[in-house]
Amino acid sequence: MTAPLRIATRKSALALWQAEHVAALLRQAHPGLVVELVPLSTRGDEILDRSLATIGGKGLFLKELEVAMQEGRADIAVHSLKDVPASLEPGFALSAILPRADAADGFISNDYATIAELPNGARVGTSSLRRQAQLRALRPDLQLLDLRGNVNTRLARLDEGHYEAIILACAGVDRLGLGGRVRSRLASPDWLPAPGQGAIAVEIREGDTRVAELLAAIDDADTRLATDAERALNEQLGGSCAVAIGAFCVVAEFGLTLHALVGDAGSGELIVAQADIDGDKPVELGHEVAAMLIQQGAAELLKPQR
Ligand SMILES: NCc1[nH]cc(CCC(=O)O)c1CC(=O)O
Repeated sequence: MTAPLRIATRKSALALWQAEHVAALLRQAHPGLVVELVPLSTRGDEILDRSLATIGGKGLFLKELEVAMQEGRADIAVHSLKDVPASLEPGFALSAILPRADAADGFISNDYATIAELPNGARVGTSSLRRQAQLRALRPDLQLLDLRGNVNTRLARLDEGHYEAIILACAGVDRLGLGGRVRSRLASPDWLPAPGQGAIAVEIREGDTRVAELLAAIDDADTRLATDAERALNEQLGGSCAVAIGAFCVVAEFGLTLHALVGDAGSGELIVAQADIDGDKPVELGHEVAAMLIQQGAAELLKPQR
């Protein structure tokens, strides 16, 4: 009889779903293992009045979960990979990356089926600079308005009539059983998600070999390759919530294809690049595509505004 494995998680419906999902996969992989959730509140959940882009502060959603692991109140933490900063705090490591759900952003509206259908000057809710830049590029006429909070809060704000449409990650909406609300899935490479979007990551204390061995059973090699490429690109470009970076990597028989963009939320300017690489060299690919973007002038758009 081994000690129970305790999972630190945020308390939003999506975070709890993801932590339960990891718990179920671990119980299935290791019959007899006792897995428990430790739900915690994070700063990222408490600050709802300002956009994350203006607060800055990497790892806003991670800190309290890491403290719980440090103090021995939890053994692992479950995150949406796209909320995990490029470099973790010392003493922590990403152990498992789970198979990816739909990585795309979704267009959600009660009245319109596509971005193209929106009337002139329509109000679209999203605080993501990446989403704003891509919307501006397609439709300079739209009014882009702030929208924060968890998935259910954002859908409720749409339903209250504050916007004609909102953009959310399909993965989150799908996991909550609300996939029917997505009117169009914004497919790559025409529209790019955030690096790591749609993947769930499990963080551990560095060097915790008992826990790392348990997690090896639920790691997905292809998702890890794709997200390693996206995260290497993001890190090379100094990515954060304060700049608009999109990336999506396709894993195929021959190797990897990475699509990426750097945008400007104000003007809708987009700089795009893509490249392929043989075999499993995701970090090299991420660095190559980052260099192509810089070559085309991306550095100018990557200076944080204000
Ligand atoms: N920014 C918050 C966040 N972090 C992860 C997801 C969705 C789940 C995922 O991408 O894996 C969301 C909501 C959203 O962007 O719509």
